[in-house]
Amino acid sequence: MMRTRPLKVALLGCGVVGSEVARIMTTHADDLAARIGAPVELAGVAVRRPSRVREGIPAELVTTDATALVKRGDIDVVVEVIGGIEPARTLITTAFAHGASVVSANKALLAQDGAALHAAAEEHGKDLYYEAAVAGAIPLIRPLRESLAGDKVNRVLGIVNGTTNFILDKMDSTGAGYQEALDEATALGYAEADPTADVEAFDAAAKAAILAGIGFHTRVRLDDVYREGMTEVTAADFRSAKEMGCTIKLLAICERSKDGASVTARVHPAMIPLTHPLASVRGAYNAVFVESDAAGQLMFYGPGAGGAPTASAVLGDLVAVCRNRLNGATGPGESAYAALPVSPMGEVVTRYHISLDVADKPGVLAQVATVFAEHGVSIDTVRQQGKDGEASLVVVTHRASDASLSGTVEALRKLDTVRGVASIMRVEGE
Ligand SMILES: NC(=O)C1=CN([C@@H]2O[C@H](COP(=O)(O)OP(=O)(O)OC[C@H]3O[C@@H](n4cnc5c(N)ncnc54)[C@H](O)[C@@H]3O)[C@@H](O)[C@H]2O)C=CC1
Ligand SMILES: N[C@@H](CC=O)C(=O)O
Ligand code: NA
Repeated sequence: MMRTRPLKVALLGCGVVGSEVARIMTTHADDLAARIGAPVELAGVAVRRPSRVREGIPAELVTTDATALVKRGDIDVVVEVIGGIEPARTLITTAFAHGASVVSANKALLAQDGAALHAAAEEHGKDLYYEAAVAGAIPLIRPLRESLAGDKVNRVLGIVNGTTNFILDKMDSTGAGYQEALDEATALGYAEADPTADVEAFDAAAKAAILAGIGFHTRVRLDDVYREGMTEVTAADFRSAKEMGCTIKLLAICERSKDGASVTARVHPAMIPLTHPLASVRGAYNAVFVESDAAGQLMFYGPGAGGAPTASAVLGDLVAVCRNRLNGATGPGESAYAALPVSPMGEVVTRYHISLDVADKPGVLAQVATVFAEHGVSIDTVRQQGKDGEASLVVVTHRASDASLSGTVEALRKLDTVRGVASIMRVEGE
């Protein structure tokens, strides 16, 4: 039976995502009410620039005082789509203290302070949902937290940042320049307010922390995630990748160790074979593989960024939280009981593609090969191209630890015959 008293929603932030949340709440109001069992009312919208015209949002709902809005006491659900650490963090904890549950898309905040936010939600008996925080529209948090709660997740690997996938795709398929592609991604509403978060992979690292935390029932914070951005990926890297039958993607990889006693989480550009399903993920789409004991390999694919896709995930959470509210219940909170240690990057084992500028003279190849052997890094293939006394040497290794590879590169740099290390890229997905 439909309850007549509406559930009241406070929207914090009305930018790319917030404006789409408001639009869907208005246009789908009847369906949402039917699915929840009570009408949902937009009770207030906190913004920074009140003079901006916001189609479909009555002016009397707009306020610049987000704190007063979350303190009202009659708000059932606060939807936080402001982004950043503060004031979002204080607004969320204030909302819990004043009786509201929270839906957020804020991966930066969750990766930094997720534990404290979950604790605050639990203390006040409220929900904290954040499906939109990882991989936009793709249902991933809920499947990991609920559908796979009976299985053992061993690996989560995928593309979790739409902006950088858009840029890399453009660079690869059209030869577009980095800045041109980034400007387009920003105009399309994919990039973070400060796109450094995207291109330097802070955003992907935050998402990796959240996925590892939920997947491995272990607290993983942003600082635990090894991070390399994609600003140094060049057209030459794409050419090298093509020669190997690969392309380049920014990947997030979270793994349980073989003995199950620890986990690792990392984000970095990597070469992947063109035959791998991740190679054909285009534009701002994301795709994530989850590997678990019983289920085997699952793939989640869809739009990873943009106003409407992200709002879809926010609305899904809003419906779930409203249903919980009507039932006097809460959904699952944080599960960090396994408390596994997060191992350093040095322990990660993978393959590497290394491009060296060397002197083109007899014995160089043998010298280089000796350095690899001395560090226990086995070479799979070597390709040499010489020109005017200089040469480029491309080495692809078998699987080796990151620590061994770093030691190898350090020693290579000290060789007189090695003029420079042009690029080092991990090779994944084989
Ligand atoms: N745009 C996207 O594709 C996705 C965004 N997200 C996350 O959603 C959140 C929002 O992102 P966007 O909508 O893209 O950003 P945005 O920058 O377009 O919107 C944020 C809005 O919040 C407003 N704001 C800032 N401080 C405020 C305050 N103190 N009170 C009221 N309003 C304030 C800003 O003026 C802006 O309009 C972020 O956490 C972002 O990481 C998550 C998934 C995808
Ligand atoms: N800036 C992010 C937005 C979604 O999380 C991205 O590009 O993926
Ligand atoms: Na999602």
